[in-house]
Amino acid sequence: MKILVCGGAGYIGSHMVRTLVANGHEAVIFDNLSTGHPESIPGLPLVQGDLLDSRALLQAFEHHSVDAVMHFCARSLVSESMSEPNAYYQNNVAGTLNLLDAMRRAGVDKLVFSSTAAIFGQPQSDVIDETHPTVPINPYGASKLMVERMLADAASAYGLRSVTLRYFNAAGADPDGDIGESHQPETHLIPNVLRSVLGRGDGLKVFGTDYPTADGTCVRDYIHVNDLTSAHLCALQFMRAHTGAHAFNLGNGCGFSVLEVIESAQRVTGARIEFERAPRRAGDPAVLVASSAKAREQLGWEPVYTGMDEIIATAWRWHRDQRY
Ligand SMILES: NC(=O)c1ccc[n+]([C@@H]2O[C@H](COP(=O)([O-])OP(=O)(O)OC[C@H]3O[C@@H](n4cnc5c(N)ncnc54)[C@H](O)[C@@H]3O)[C@@H](O)[C@H]2O)c1
Ligand SMILES: O=c1ccn([C@@H]2O[C@H](COP(=O)(O)OP(=O)(O)O[C@H]3O[C@H](CO)[C@@H](O)[C@H](O)[C@H]3O)[C@@H](O)[C@H]2O)c(=O)[nH]1
Repeated sequence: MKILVCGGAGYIGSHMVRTLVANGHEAVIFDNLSTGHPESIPGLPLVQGDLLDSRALLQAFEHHSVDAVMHFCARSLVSESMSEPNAYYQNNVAGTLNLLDAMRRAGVDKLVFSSTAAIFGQPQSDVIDETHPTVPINPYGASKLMVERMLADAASAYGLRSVTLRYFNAAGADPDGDIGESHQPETHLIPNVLRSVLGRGDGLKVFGTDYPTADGTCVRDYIHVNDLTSAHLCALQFMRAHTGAHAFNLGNGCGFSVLEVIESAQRVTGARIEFERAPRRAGDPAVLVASSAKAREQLGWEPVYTGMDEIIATAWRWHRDQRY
């Protein structure tokens, strides 16, 4: 298949492009490079454009006859969304609306959408499955939930087929070590932990040590980026046989606290990692752990990277020799 990968120069999108090509598909990347890196998609077709620019989108569909779209574009920082909500609704909601319009005009009827655990808000159960109430506590999560609603409406009104994949915490890098996670500024835990080992950044901070968890720090479900991309391949297959809008939670089903992540990074790097205890970060729920039983059963998806050390080892390989 030929796939338009919106946000394909970003962290997860660039891994997706690699997986598509490795599996015999063709990828065209649409990206405004606001947080993406052209170095992560060398030699591949890149349309540099913005989802908010309807004309650029329409042209992309005119020039490239694609079978489906994968949509990774977003502003995606929880704390930034608390201080700049309008920017989040504009990019994530209005931008996606433009994309849906352009797809409709071009007659492309299959979409895989990147959603997030942040749509659920404060967890009301130990593990979060698809029946969990969706009550986001930050504008980032709210913007993604709005898109999920738009996709359900587009399915009934226009026959759009979609699979929404709600990632928990994406982590790790391709084992080859030549693409990986690189955000500026970097706010994510694992890159910050590894950067601190390399003496980069302003020193590692642990945000919140008074959460109602075993060691007082936030617990998250870290899922390897290549396990996310394999789920997208399953989603493409799924849409061949299923109409409608479908949503799946993607995680390992296992929570790790911030301190456990630091301990794992110490084992992998062999370094002693110093950190400062800092106040809680706005918008962070205490615990987010996924049940991915539905994805396993209905998509036939099986994550390969289940251990934290194994995931961090792939990220470490990238960070030691970071190329962009
Ligand atoms: N990283 C995570 O842990 C995580 C977890 C849950 C969900 N997600 C979602 O997965 C997706 C990818 O996340 P990521 O970590 O790879 O982010 P990223 O910032 O690395 O990638 C996003 C890409 O989209 C591009 N982009 C953003 N807005 C655009 C626009 N208006 N027009 C064109 N291009 C645009 C950026 O330049 C970038 O290349 C996002 O939708 C994010 O919300 C990420
Ligand atoms: O330098 C740091 C960075 C993070 N944290 C903590 O580590 C945990 C994980 O934070 P981070 O890596 O920033 O991820 P999240 O804020 O959990 O958000 C990620 O995971 C969400 C789903 O769970 C996605 O929606 C988001 O897009 C994605 O960024 C949180 O408790 C943070 O407070 C620190 O203590 N120090």
